Amino acid sequence: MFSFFKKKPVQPETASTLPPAAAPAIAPAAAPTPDMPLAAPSTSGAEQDKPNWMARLKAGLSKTSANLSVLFVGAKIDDELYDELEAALLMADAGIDATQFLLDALKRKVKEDKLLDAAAVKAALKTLMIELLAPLQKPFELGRHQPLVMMISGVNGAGKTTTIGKLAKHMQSHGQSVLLAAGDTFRAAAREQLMVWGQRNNVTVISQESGDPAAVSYDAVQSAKAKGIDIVMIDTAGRLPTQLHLMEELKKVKRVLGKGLEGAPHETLLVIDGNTGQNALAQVKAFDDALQLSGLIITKLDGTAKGGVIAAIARVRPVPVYFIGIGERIEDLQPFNATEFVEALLG
Ligand SMILES: Nc1nc2c(ncn2[C@@H]2O[C@H](COP(=O)(O)OP(=O)(O)OP(=O)(O)O)[C@@H](O)[C@H]2O)c(=O)[nH]1
Repeated sequence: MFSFFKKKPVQPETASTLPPAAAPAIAPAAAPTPDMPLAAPSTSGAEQDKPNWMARLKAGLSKTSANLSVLFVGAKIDDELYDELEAALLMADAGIDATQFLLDALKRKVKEDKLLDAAAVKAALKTLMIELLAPLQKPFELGRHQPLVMMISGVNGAGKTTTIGKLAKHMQSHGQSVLLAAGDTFRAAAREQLMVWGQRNNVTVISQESGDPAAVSYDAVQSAKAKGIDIVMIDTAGRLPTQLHLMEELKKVKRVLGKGLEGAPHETLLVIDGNTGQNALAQVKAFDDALQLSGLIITKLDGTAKGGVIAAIARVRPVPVYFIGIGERIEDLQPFNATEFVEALLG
């Protein structure tokens, strides 16, 4: 049974479906303009989207799966097949470690279970991949804290702001009230994008024209506490892990959030662009070292040939993957499910 979020069962119902009211700390909202939507409106529910999602996931991953799925068609179980599998996994950006791990495990299984035909070997590979990716699967639980504070970081253009927009819509449809903090104090356009979107979608956005992203984040949490808001999402400016002063700034945001509310941020998330393959893995390592990530969101898995990077993440730095994105629409962001992912990859 598919569900977008998990709700904490014992939690009393605190969610408000009312749009949050304006507060003094809120910057004046810009007039809605048709440009730069964070996420297109959706009319369909998550449950209805499920069959669609599988088809789209499959289509999205088709470039990654192209070399993998054809391998087994009428193949003989010999060294040539293993060599081709190795090349296909490396080309999918699974990385040396995960590729070797899967190959060794597969060869062992073929021997132990005396597998003789290609279909059985493919099924064995599927099982091994699901086992490898399963530890990354973790439901996102709502209602654990009031407010639940999420800090969202990533390199420029990874899809942070768009993802925040999609998540906010999903959360609202689960009865959660949401407040956003425009922690990107560098780019006025980024701030405005969030403000416009917030106004259009009845989501309060805390913003400051310039200054300290930590201060904006702190204000956002205080405002959410005062108003009984369920979820605070802190958008941060894109940065490269090599920009050490900017990484220090992120650490400060995290520290200051903890001062504003004990235990915050409850989720320290990194958004990575699935198209960037092994580079995304390097980002996971660097941001995790700096911030101790609690989760990942992998965007742009549509049309990429590098979707195998998720196997590399599982082997090298297994930070949970809460959501994956395969397009611009709200329903194109869904919880990561290891079985679904492997099914879409290997068919
Ligand atoms: N195809 C595709 N595009 C996506 C996906 N997620 C986000 N995008 C697009 O990626 C682009 C960058 O997204 P943003 O949300 O602005 O990225 P950002 O990380 O906030 O960027 P900065 O503010 O510059 O750091 C936008 O054009 C999004 O529509 C996805 O899953 N698939």
